[in-house]
Amino acid sequence: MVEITIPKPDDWHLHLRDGAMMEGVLPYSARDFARAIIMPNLVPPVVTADDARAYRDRIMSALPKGLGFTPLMTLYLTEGTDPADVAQAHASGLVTAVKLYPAGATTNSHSGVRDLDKVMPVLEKMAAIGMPLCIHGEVTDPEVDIFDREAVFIDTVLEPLRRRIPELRITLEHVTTSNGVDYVMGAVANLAATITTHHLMINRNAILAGGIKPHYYCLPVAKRESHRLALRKAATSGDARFFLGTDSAPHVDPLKECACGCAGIFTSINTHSCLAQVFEQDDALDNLAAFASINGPAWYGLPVNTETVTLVRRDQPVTWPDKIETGDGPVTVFDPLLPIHWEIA
Ligand SMILES: NC(=O)N[C@@H](CC(=O)O)C(=O)O
Ligand SMILES: [Zn+2]
Ligand SMILES: [Zn+2]
Repeated sequence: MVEITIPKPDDWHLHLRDGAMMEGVLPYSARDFARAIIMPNLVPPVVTADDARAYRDRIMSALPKGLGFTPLMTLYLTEGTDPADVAQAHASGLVTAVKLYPAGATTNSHSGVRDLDKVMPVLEKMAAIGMPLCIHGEVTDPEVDIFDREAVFIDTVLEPLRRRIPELRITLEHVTTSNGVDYVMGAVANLAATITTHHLMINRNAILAGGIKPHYYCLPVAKRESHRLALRKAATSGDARFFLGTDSAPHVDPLKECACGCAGIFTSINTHSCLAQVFEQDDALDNLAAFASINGPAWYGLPVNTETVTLVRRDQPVTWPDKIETGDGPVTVFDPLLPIHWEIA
């Protein structure tokens, strides 16, 4: 096959940031995706409906003319979040989901949740109205090895939470382990997972072998090869519980290339090329639409996009810039470490 046409994909987990950085990265998402779930971990975070409305307005004002793109807003769950504010924001269509960051788990998560008991009223309200909870699924206990934090979260936090509120619809974000894949596959209902572009393509060697490579560092950190293969299998299977969330998370190069570099990989610019390569390698191009365009809307109760995108296989490897320039500084683009032959027609 030399080309494939699929409904225009959506990105079910995206960091657009704010200000000059947002202006720099938004055009790439708006070009290649119809909609995206916009992560709320700004500084300060997007906590209330008013915050979400103001952030959505800033995104819409920064959107290049002629590009149709719908930001699907989320609220950052804190121990002070008001269940009524959340419910109202959802009912009005302003907000699609709520995001749970365990405090300290990842970039800009210090305002996150320390004690789940404190947010039970919000979660119960969400379960009652069918509003999804997106979760960064890692424990923050310093005693737990960083490569085990997702698996331990599933056993000690997610499973108890799902037993406590079985009606709550949960998106386990950026799943990185076979434990996560198995757990989602074992769930009868109300659980789905996003998978990033980069976790399908790299394992932890990309970060640590042959010198430390900060542009491959993200959270959850990439795991060993067997986990990557489990993610590939889940993503390319067509299983409706798995869909694309790029977790494209731009940081300017000086904040990545330093003694304590930020976590996050910028992939919104080359995700479609990378994904087509992955699905071709796994002989699963027929399931690319399910993963990138169909399973996500089904989970979020939205229509599949009517616009389509055609991906073409070129004989020669395709290229893109190593870095993009933003008003805040340069941002390095994800290098998948193998030749990519696919591009948007
Ligand atoms: N994925 C990352 O490594 N970083 C994200 C936060 C997140 O999604 O955990 C960021 O905001 O930079
Ligand atoms: Zn996260
Ligand atoms: Zn993220």
